Amino acid sequence: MSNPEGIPISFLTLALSNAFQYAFVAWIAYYIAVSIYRIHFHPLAKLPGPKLAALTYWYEFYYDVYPYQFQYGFRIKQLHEQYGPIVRINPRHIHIHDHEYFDTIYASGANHRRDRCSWMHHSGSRTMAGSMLEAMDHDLHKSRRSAVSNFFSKRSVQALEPLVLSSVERLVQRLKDEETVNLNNAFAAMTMDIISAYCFGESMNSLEYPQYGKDWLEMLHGGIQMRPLGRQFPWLVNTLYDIPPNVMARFNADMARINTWTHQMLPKIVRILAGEDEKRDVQRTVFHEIRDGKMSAEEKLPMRLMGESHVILGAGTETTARTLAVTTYYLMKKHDVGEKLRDELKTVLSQPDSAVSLAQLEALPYLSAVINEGLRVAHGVASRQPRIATHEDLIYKQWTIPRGTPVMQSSHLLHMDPNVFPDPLDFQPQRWLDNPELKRNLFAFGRGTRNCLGMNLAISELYFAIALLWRRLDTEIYDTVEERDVLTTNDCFLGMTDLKSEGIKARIVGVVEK
Ligand code: HEM
Repeated sequence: MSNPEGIPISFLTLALSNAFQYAFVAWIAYYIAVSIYRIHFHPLAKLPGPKLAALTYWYEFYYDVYPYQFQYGFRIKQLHEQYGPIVRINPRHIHIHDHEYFDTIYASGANHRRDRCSWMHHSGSRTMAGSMLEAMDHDLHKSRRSAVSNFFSKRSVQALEPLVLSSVERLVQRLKDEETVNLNNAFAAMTMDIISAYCFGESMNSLEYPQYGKDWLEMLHGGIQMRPLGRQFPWLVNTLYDIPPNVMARFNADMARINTWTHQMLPKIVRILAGEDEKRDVQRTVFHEIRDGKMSAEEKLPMRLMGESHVILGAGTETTARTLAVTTYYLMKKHDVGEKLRDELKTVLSQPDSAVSLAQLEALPYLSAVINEGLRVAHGVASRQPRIATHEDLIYKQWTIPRGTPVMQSSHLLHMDPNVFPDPLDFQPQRWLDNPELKRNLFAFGRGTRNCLGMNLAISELYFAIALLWRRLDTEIYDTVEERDVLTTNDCFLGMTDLKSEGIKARIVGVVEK
């Protein structure tokens, strides 16, 4: 038999099968060459670590994606126990576990340019690419961040006190009528309402939803759990982000919600950029700030700003909510800590509903210690945070790490290090008072030029919410298992509990009368 050109089919089949065989052999030869290079000749070849991790990214895949999920952070801890404070954790990445070396990796200043790592962030999705978090390049990040940093400065956040206070008040008011509450959902509603009102001039009003911020949390958790997969298959995850919500809804409800959210935001941003909202007496938002700033026209495109809004709303909701829920859990669990805090709060809140300012609360030593300890054990961002020193080699002990290498530490490892925080699983605010130097080792908000943009806002929310809730309500732990609902057992960039956990719950025992 032959095809229309007269070439016998058997000859074509043979030629094709030969081509596949050659391609397969070439592919194997390529991987053998790459493997030999990675193990023996790569600039990182002499650094300690398992050979398999140096050889292939599938090692990381094995712990983070399949058959395990979100476990590589914990495996890295074991690797440090085996290999020491510096480990090559994949063909390109160096992980260091040494609290003395933080300031070098995360250094700031003109001589210390630091890029982010595109592999870690699987950068490139159309909808996310515009954010400062996705700006891998040092200069690009700097320009994106400085366009909005005033908006999140200490002074701007001070002006925001009435907004934070009214949201906390609304939450406490609603809790007075509840028998039990899911604290993660309740605090997520509060943080989402604050950040959305601040950034868009319009609150999401989640504090009025029957299940508070449950939907937001499910959506954010769904999105964040894609990250390890996105590292291995960026094209897959980035394509998913860009699929229209009605199509996505057939496959994955959380991803569909993320995409819906994206599509709802865009028109709001377009209106602000076009100056259409000026006709109304609107509150100035982060987008007004960018619109009126000095950035290039390209940096002011609506799609870019939408990426920025994704990151700000996402980052501004879950981390603070989890920190608040975990801190409240330990206040309920450790009665001596809870009592001591309430006694101190009475010094500025003589009556449960007395007025108080952030400055007054920040001056309370025990409350500050409770908040530091909450930040330490909640692991808002748990994961490794790579930085690439582009213009200098980094020297760690006898090792030279060539410029261009992603180097990182993980807050989870540091915050659970018994040499730095003895008995690390125990919630002990007193440790911050006994040793004020400890503050240097609090890495919850990161360090350097790319540290948390929303730190001042988060701190304001933490102080007001803990103080008012604890001064006004009596609560007790309800239907919560510490190992399942509180402890960080999954590293999805955000620290996460058992994936089956519904969250931390409390029973509202009563209202504090005086
Ligand atoms: C307890 C609460 C919070 C914690 C523990 C936390 C933690 C962090 C950490 C560790 C980073 C650095 C990530 C990295 O190095 O790759 C970060 C970045 C960021 N955070 Fe937060 N955050 C919190 C609350 C907030 C809030 C309320 C906002 C609201 C605006 C926010 C917005 C951001 C943004 C926009 C970035 C990216 C900064 C940049 O790329 O320059 N965060 N956060």
